Amino acid sequence: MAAASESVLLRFGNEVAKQPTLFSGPMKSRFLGVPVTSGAISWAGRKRQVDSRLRLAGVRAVAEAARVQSLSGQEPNFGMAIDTVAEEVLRGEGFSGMRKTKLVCTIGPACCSLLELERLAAGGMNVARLNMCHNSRDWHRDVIAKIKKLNEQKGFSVSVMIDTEGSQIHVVDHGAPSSLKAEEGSVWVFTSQKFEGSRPFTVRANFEGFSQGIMVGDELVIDGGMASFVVVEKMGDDLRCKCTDPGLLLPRAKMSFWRNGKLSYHGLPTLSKKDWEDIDFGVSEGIDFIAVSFVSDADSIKQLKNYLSTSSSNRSVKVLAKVETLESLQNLEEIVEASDGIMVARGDLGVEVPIEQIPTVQEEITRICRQLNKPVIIASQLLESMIEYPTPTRAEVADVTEVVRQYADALMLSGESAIGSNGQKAVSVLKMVSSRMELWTREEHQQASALYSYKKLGASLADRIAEAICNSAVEMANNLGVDAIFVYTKHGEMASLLSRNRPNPPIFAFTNDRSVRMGLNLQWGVIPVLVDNLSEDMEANVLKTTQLLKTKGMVKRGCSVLVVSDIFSTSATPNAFQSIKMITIS
Ligand SMILES: Nc1ncnc2c1ncn2[C@@H]1O[C@H](COP(=O)(O)OP(=O)(O)OP(=O)(O)O)[C@@H](O)[C@H]1O
Ligand SMILES: CC(=O)C(=O)O
Repeated sequence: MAAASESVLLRFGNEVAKQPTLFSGPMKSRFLGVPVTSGAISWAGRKRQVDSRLRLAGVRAVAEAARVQSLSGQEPNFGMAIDTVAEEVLRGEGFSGMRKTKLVCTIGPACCSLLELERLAAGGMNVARLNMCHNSRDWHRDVIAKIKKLNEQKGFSVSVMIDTEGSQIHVVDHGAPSSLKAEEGSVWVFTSQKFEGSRPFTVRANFEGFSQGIMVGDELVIDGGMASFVVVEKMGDDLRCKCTDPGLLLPRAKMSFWRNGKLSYHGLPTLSKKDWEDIDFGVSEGIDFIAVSFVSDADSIKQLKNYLSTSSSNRSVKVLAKVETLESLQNLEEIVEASDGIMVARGDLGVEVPIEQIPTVQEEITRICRQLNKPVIIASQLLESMIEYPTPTRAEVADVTEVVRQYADALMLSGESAIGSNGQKAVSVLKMVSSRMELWTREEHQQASALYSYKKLGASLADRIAEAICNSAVEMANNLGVDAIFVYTKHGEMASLLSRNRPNPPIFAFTNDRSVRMGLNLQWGVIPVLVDNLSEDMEANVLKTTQLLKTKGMVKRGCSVLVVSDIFSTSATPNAFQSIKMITIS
């Protein structure tokens, strides 16, 4: 078959079967009936198109709302399911229009109706986060059902994440419906006792043993520095504290105790009884991710993964560790290794880590996650002002830009989508800002830095063959200026390894496993595509998928595609075939 002249087939076992390579001579053939010609399209050729797209972009929630309407009533896909938003972008703008950075939105009262959820999905939400701290299980069940309905009926591919409440000492009542000022020198009682109504200068904590081990002279810090107190007296389990640094007490404000500049640990388990019940609930509702709060070491993650893997229906749920404590920073590498991904929970992290250190800590976590090939979400206060205002501050835009420059996999909205009045606009801003930065890094220094970074990344993972193939594939894809990378993958591993190299072109990951598809939704630059069946015959897979994409108007003449596969042959030879192939669609 002529197409073989365009492939590098790599067989790992006793021998390496060398085929005529990609670079040997003119390429013009038919690939199992699909006309295939040679010739890569340069990146620069698409610049004008993308530029005009970005010029047209903006804060346009109204336009998104109109798009929701037009997406309604679309015919279901047969044979292949690709997210309806990705499909639209492909038809309209081609491969270069695909956004790489993923978007996570926290769902709350402001966006829990079917229409609001549909607008967020149409706007580009890849993962919906449900924080189990808030609201009832019935409320969460209803939201999950709505998201699943939208996926099924409107062709979206939005994954669902639950976020455990975890064990943390916080305020449950401070005697006011909203914030209350603590003046310097004022004396307050902190208690866990329940009482009717509210008492002046009395704050109720959520946890009975909150004062265990606390001594007179210890410092009580509210919300990482919003206000500070010194413990002046212990009265049974209650603490009498004097305000040393005036500030605001907010509902659910976090409380941390310090002695001689060191944090006192409360010793509560990472996963409480309620968390385990929420996990069982989430799994039974078919969620895709569990984000575990207040992880201190790898043990709780291992315990949860073990629990999920021993229960037959739960194998596919991915476990993310939230990095939000000093302890988690001390055990960072083992936590990243043990988990399926990380959330940098900057809100709570800022309670234990001085805020001026958060930017460097964030960059380091992002680097380690990429090194160890785990997706990383950057969360909290990305566009905080948009909870109230329709436009972001310049500083917020700079923060989001920096996250994208650091190549984090995903950006997360919290209150902006959950309780804010501008949730869709906030999604549009994230989309616009990330598209701009992605374009800039590609244009200005991607070639050099990608080459540099993949060499730095190299040889650090367990499957060094797959890692080497993906590193090389991305180098080829960037050097040849291909329009897309197609990867055929049963478990998502190769898609993830390709993503780790942050290639210029988007990665289309074809899989026949629904949970792999939903799990890849967090991975930078990966567009997961569910196909009916992946055969061991790679040429048949390529033919089937490219034909379907062509029929649906999603690929155009002249598109050059680098094809990578990790489909293992079970017959004839025990050796695995992993391949890189170049095709051009005509
Ligand atoms: N399901 C919900 N129901 C009601 N309010 C919610 C819900 N989810 C979020 N919120 C509101 O949105 C705000 C932001 O939510 P988010 O979960 O991101 O932050 P959080 O409450 O500080 O918790 P965490 O520290 O775990 O992130 C919350 O303070 C809460 O007021
Ligand atoms: C997201 C979260 O839990 C935090 O930032 O604390």
